[in-house]
Parts: sequence; structure tokens; C-alpha cells
Amino acid sequence: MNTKYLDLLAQKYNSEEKVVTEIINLEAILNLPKGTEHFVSDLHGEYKAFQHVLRNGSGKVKEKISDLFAKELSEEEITEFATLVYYPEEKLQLIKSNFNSTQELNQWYTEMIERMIKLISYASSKYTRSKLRKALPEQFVYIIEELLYKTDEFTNKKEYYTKIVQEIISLGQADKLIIGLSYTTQRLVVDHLHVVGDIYDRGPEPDKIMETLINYHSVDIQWGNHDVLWLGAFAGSKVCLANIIRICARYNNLGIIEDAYGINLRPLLNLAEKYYDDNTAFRPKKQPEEKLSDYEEWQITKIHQAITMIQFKLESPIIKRRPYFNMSDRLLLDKVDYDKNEVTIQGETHPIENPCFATVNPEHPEELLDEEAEVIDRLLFSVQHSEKLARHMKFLMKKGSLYLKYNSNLLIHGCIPLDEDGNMESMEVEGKSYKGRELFDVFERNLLHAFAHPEETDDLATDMVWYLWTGESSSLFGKRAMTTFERYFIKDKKTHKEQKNPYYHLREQEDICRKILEEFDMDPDQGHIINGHTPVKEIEGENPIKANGKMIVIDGGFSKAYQPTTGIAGYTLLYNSYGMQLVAHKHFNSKEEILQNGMDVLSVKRLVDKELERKKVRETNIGEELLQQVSILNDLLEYRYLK
Ligand SMILES: O=P(O)(O)OC[C@H]1O[C@](O)(COP(=O)(O)O)[C@@H](O)[C@@H]1O
Ligand SMILES: [Mn+2]
Repeated sequence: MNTKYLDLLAQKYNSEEKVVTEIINLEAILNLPKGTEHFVSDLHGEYKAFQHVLRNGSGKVKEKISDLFAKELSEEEITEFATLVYYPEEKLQLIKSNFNSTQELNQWYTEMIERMIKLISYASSKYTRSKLRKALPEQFVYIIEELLYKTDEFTNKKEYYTKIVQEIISLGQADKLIIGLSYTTQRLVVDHLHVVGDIYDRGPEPDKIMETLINYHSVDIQWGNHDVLWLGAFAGSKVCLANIIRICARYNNLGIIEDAYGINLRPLLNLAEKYYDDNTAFRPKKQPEEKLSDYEEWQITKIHQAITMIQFKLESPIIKRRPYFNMSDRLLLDKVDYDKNEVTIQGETHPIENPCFATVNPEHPEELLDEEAEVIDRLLFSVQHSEKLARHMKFLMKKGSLYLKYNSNLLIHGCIPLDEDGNMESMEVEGKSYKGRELFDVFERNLLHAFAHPEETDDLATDMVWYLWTGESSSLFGKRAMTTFERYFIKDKKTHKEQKNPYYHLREQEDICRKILEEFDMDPDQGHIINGHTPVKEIEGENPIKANGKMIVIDGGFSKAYQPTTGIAGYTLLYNSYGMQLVAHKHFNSKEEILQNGMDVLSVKRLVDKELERKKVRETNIGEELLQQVSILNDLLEYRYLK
């Protein structure tokens, strides 16, 4: 190694002891069991259900409590204690209201604090002290460390311990401490979170999910097609922008646009009121608990039509200027007979149901009215000037990628485009052909470029972001064409079908998965592909673990709209030093139900892979980095101190 760097490093490690201490420290970490990875996907704005899964660590919190206290606590007490750890603020209020005397309450506090300290000690056993310290509530670090490292053999220590707890209670700090310890436990059971795409759309609170992720201790994101749509809108793609507003209108979520991100919808509403009327095909989809007045419902229905027509018009010029997107079949506005109200698709003519073509000039159907052009420009300005959206999109870019290689697994939201024979499918971009990993890299480069140039709205990079949402070779879409037009306007359901990329049946085969892992320079014996995007239909007996365990699909339907199809309420995956476990979650009703009845929505766990020997940090991505550091420190030791 270049001695210049070693000289520089010697400024930090300026004695032999310091170098040796750091080497020993790193070696110790390398020999600890690997931390737990937690995988989630397709959150689709379902903040509350996501919160619950985070708070219970997909069952890990309760598992640790059961491990520790199975002998001394009943099943009911274990559940009650677990609920306290998940929702400490609310559960404390509930429990406290049951006590009649301060003495009883103080007794309870003493027990709980002791229990929580034991739990933390157990949950942190595979971390270094310094890592645990970082996870502790700041104001109580000193006190908790005193409590954690007391040993029972010395009675004077025991007295000391009791004294500390009593002091905490009498100073009125017990609630705060219990709350802090609860969050520390939640944090300790999961070392790192992977979000395998689709944070946005369909559900009501994606912005709150983003805030949670921003504050999370360790996370990465693999973008989903819906996330990319939001990134595209922020990066200057008007057609992506029209899509996000259309989807929010469709799912009765315009509050995300207006209230959460402060984007003014007034110009769009004015346009909608002028040209559109009620139309059953455009009424918002609602959850049973959502109530709308007739007036509100009409307003949304009109906005929904206005933005949908803007979207269709904006698609045409992109399809025309990018022939290699191969989307000319999607120029459907050109294929409508506006007198007869018919559309001809692939030689077949269909009547148009629920038309809303008041702004369309049949001679030039793709032309935006001046009013429409102004509306979309103003919306884009508003989107690009929303501070909160900017913060969320920047975070999404910083932590995100199209694919991730992590601890021998390949994480992708959608698919690896394949042909029927299982070969990587190629796509031509500006006269050059790309496939497999190279194609992913081209997509990602374009997305980065588009994001860095939000002022460009019609360049290739910006168009490519839209292609990622809906193009036939997109690794995020994974289907041949998006039949949005047909779903709104044609009755014949056969036209609604979106044909999937062959990947989706080929991924059942182990050899295909091995080939994909190799394409990404990964070890096919060790690795798995972790996939989101397509809801696994448990209800029909579909197995999320495919290809002899090489492929794990974790989209189980956090999205309420999809739960009837899947029959469950989402999968999550855990990967710790013992192996991988898939967890299927039952429908999440409400936090209140969990607080009152201790109902835990968690259900079945399935073993995916068991490690033959407990996996250590040494064998992980982080381990690799630490090993490099050890090697550099050894060089320093040799060069500087052992001559
Ligand atoms: O359920 P909706 O609102 O009709 O949306 C259907 C559209 O969503 C998509 O499935 C994409 O969303 P997903 O990534 O959640 O599958 C499109 O392929 C399809 O056209
Ligand atoms: Mn998706």
C-alpha cells in the first residue's frame, strides 16, 4: 500500500497500542453472529400496517420475550408485555388506569424495568457495547448501562440497582424510561431493513412511511415501479406526474398530493369542473371506512377524468419520438372513432363505455388544450417546489437502487426481463442493445441523470423513467403493455389483461434463478433472489418460496386493495445468523385492537433456508469491509511500528 496513505492513517492511530486495539476490536466484531436483516415490500402507503411490522420486528420481539420469560410468565402476560414494547405510550396509559394505589403502580414499574433490562441485555447479546450504546435512549444511557452491567452475585450491587430504579420512579421518570427501552428493543431485534420497492400509491400514507424510513437506523430501498413514477414526476416527467395524480384520484388519496405535499390542485379542479361530469368508470375506489359526500365524490371523479386525459395525451409524443420503446400499439387516442365512440385495438373494434373526450380534437387527439398545458405546467412547478416532497425524493434516491447485491442475495422489485427460452431479453436504446445486468445499469444511469436535471422534461433520460413504469422491457413493470385505457373505456375484460414477462413463470425453475444470479456475478449456491411486485395468491395455493428456495417473493399484499386476491396481509422475510424465515401476516385491523385484546396479527413462519453453521459478521458485506480495514491496519502496524 502507498505509504502516503499509511502516513495519513498514522495521524489517527498514532501509537502501536491504538492500532492493536482497533485490530482487536474489528476482529471481535467479525466473530459476532451476523445481524438480523428484515425485508419488506409493496407497502403501498399502508403506514399503520408497516409500523406494526416494524414495531414487532415481524415477530422477533415476541420471540425474544418468549425465549426469556416462558417459564415465569403466562401466554397472556407475554402478549401483554410484547404489546407494551410495541406501543409503549398507549399501552402505559391503558395499564396505569387499572391501578388503585401508587404503591401498586410502583411495584409494577419496578418489575417492568427489570424485565425490560433483561430483554435488552438478551436482544443485544450479539452486538458490541458501543453499538448498544448508540441504540439506547440518550438521556438514560448512563443509568441503563449501570443497570445492564450489574451482576447479581454481589449483594451491594443489588442494593445499588434497586436504589437506582426507586430513584427513577420517585423522580417521575419511569414512563420515559420504559418508552425509551421499548424503542431500543425494537431497534435491537432488527439490524438492517430492506424495502424491496413500492412505498407509494394505492394506500393513504406513503409520506409517513418515508418519514419513518428517514429516521430508521439502517435501511436500503430497491425502487419499485410506483416509486419510480414519483421520482419521475419530481425529475420533470409530466406524464409520470399525470400518472401519480391519476392514481391518487382513483384511490381517493388526493390528500397525499394536497395536504401531505402541499401541491395546489385548484387549477386542475377548475379545468375538471369545466369539462367533465359524473362518470361511473372514474369514481374513486374507497375502503369501507372511508366516507365521501356526493359532492366530494363528483369532484374527485371529474379530476380523475381530467388528469387521465392529460396523461393519455402526454404519452403520444413520447411514443412517437422514441420508436425503440416499441409502444406504437399504445397510441390509442389515434385509434378512437370519436363520432361512433369506438376504438379499434389489434384489428378488433370495441364500443367505448363512459367516454370523456370533451377536450380531444379528433384531428389531433394528442394535442393538449392551452388550459391543460397550463395546468400540468403549474402542477409540475408545484411538485418541484414542495420542500417535503424534495426531501422524500432525495432520500429515495440516496438510499435506493434498481437492484442490490447484499450478503449473497439479489434484491429486485420487479423482474429480470427474459425471453421464452430463459435468455436475458435485450432492449435497444439509441442504436445500442443491452440486456441483463447491463440493461439495469442503463436504466439506473438514466434515472440518475433525469433526477440531476429536473429542468429537462423531454429528454431521453426523463422519457426512460416513464419507460421504467410502463415499457415492455422494464425490469420494474414486467409486463408487455399497461392496459389503463382499456380498463377505463372497454367492457370486454379480455382487453384488460396485461401479459407478464416470461420471467414470471420461468422463475419457478432453479436453473433459471441460478443463471440470473450468475449474470449478477453472484454465487448461485449461496444466493437467493428476493422479489416483490406481484402479489402471491396464497388463497389459491401459490407458494412464495420458489425454485427450490432460490426465489422468494415477498409481495403478500400490504395493500388493502389487493388483500382479497392474496388472502393474507403481507409477507416479510427475516435473515439472521441461523437462516431465513418467511413470515405471513394476517390482516391488520387497528392498533387499538392490538392494544385492547393483545391480538397480534402475525401468523405463520416458514423456514426458507437454515445455515449449517451460525453465520458470522465475517461472512457478510460489512464483514468484507471490516476485513479490508484489518488488513490496512496490519500494514500500518508493520510499516510504522514493528520495524
Ligand atoms: O389496480 P389498478 O389501480 O387498476 O392498477 C393496475 C395497474 O397497476 C399495475 O399492476 C402496476 O402496479 P403494481 O406494481 O402494484 O402491480 C399495472 O400493471 C396495472 O395496469
Ligand atoms: Mn410493483
